[in-house]
Amino acid sequence: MSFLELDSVTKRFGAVTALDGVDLRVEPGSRTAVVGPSGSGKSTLMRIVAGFEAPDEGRVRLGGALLCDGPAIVPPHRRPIGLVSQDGALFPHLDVAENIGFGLDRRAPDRRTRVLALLDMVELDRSMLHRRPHELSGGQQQRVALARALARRPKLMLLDEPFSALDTGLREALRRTVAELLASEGIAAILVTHDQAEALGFADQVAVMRDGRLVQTGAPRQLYLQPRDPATAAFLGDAVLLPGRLDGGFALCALGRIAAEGEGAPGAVRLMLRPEQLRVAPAAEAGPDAVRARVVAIEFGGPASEIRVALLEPGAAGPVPDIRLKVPSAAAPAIGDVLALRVEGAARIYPA
Ligand SMILES: Nc1ncnc2c1ncn2[C@@H]1O[C@H](COP(=O)(O)OP(=O)(O)OP(=O)(O)O)[C@@H](O)[C@H]1O
Repeated sequence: MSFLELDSVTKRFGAVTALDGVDLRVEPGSRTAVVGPSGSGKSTLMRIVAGFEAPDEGRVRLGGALLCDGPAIVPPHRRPIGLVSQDGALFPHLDVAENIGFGLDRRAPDRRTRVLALLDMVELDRSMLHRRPHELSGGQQQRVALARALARRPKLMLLDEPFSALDTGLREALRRTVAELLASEGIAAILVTHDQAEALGFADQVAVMRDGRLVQTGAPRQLYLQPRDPATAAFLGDAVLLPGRLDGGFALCALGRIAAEGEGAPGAVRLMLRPEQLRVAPAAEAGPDAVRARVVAIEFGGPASEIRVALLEPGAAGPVPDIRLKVPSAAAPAIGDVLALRVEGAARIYPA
């Protein structure tokens, strides 16, 4: 039995099926990231786990206790679940100490000690204790929201895009703090995010949603390298998709003969490579059989730049769109340069 179990959870809003038979397992103390296009059902899933919404069908169990059985549900305040949303949703008229202590018993003798401990846990300075939310930065507000959610010692933390309003550096710092805090307290978490890199970096399990269904669930590395279909591949990161032919464990395509992994009958297939599997070298240094491509565009991106190349000999499998790949900016080629391309590792294979 897993810590959190969703079985065949379905939720309809009129003609829209927001969740369609979702099964999900979350292990104790683990971190799950839920990703998917807008409208795929992520928020509905979180609202059902939190108890703000009742499913039409299906069951949710936490630590073996039934939270929902179809429309019959345990109310949110009776669930050992904390929630941090995108805007923190702090009480504007309460100061930091009162916001954090909101869920604690007013008469508890150790209330102040607990508030101070929570403030330390989220790495906020004690001088902030009597500030109101509008006197805090966005990052500080999210730390208070996190401390407030931790106050009631939840067993599961729901993080609904809690970092999305913050700028990149702050976002990464807070994400790391949250991950360490949850691990040290042994609290399981589910994070909803639109940032694929954040999902892959934060979680030990990533769940990809599309049209109300969970299309694939697994370890970040597994999902990134072995996505179940091209749409999932493209959703989780940059992907190079090419037509090809499968022949005895190898795929023949415009980039040559490449080791193949995945399902596909011999014959026409589609191949997926991650751009970092493509290595470039000046064409003059490559052998006569090298696959050559001309640089048609460059986008500077700090340490790495993205280049777009057009193959000079597209091959027999059909036309090939321009390929985008990243190179260190210090060694970036110029537009018009001809490069030799080499593939590292195996291509993922899908039916054509
Ligand atoms: N209260 C509601 N009433 C009617 N339809 C709803 C309601 N809540 C959600 N929906 C619909 O259910 C579907 C799933 O919505 P949901 O908010 O769960 O998606 P999401 O993946 O969280 O999207 P986003 O990434 O844009 O936040 C959408 O088609 C949405 O319009």
